[in-house]
Amino acid sequence: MSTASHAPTVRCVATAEEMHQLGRELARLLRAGDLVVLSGPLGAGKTTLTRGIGEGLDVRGPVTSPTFVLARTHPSLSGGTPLVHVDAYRLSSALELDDLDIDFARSVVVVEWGAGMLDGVAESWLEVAIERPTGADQSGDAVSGDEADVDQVDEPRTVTITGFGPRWAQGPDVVDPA
Ligand SMILES: Nc1ncnc2c1ncn2[C@@H]1O[C@H](COP(=O)(O)OP(=O)(O)OP(=O)(O)O)[C@@H](O)[C@H]1O
Ligand SMILES: [Mg+2]
Repeated sequence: MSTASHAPTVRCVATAEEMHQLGRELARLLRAGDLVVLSGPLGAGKTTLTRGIGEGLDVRGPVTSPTFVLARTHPSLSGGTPLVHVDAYRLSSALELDDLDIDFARSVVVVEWGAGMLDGVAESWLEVAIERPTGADQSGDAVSGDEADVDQVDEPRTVTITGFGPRWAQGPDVVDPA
């Protein structure tokens, strides 16, 4: 299997709304057969991004965390491609992902927590890694008591999008909206 990666696209996303918008942009690159793998810690913004993808694909919502469902199919509202939203948090192997009987060829499949679980499942995929920068907190004294009260949940995320396999040979270029 070819797992060649191409130059990643890196984005800084400061708000949940921008994450949502990035999902909408990403959707414009996606078509049936595409697989998107989201990685990032709890609360990173994976579902927020997926919600944007769902909106961009014009599928029936709401796109919510599928934690208790493993995989949820959102049909298109306009005769287009359905979105299959998978939460692989409780899956431990590609074999279990295979067990979900997902129609990969006819859907756009977005997998939260799917990193490292795709061997043999797909030839190409887009990996979206969401990180919450933590460096600022380490400066200790530089953060005053007041600043420390700022809600860390809203801190910017770094989003790195990398294409793997022949489908993304040109790279995952996400164009800024005009
Ligand atoms: N820049 C940002 N990007 C994404 N979400 C953000 C951002 N800033 C704040 N949030 C908020 O973070 C919270 C967690 O988002 P979300 O549920 O999308 O994360 P998640 O990665 O899917 O979490 P889980 O690991 O539980 O599946 C939401 O309330 C969201 O609004
Ligand atoms: Mg989630």
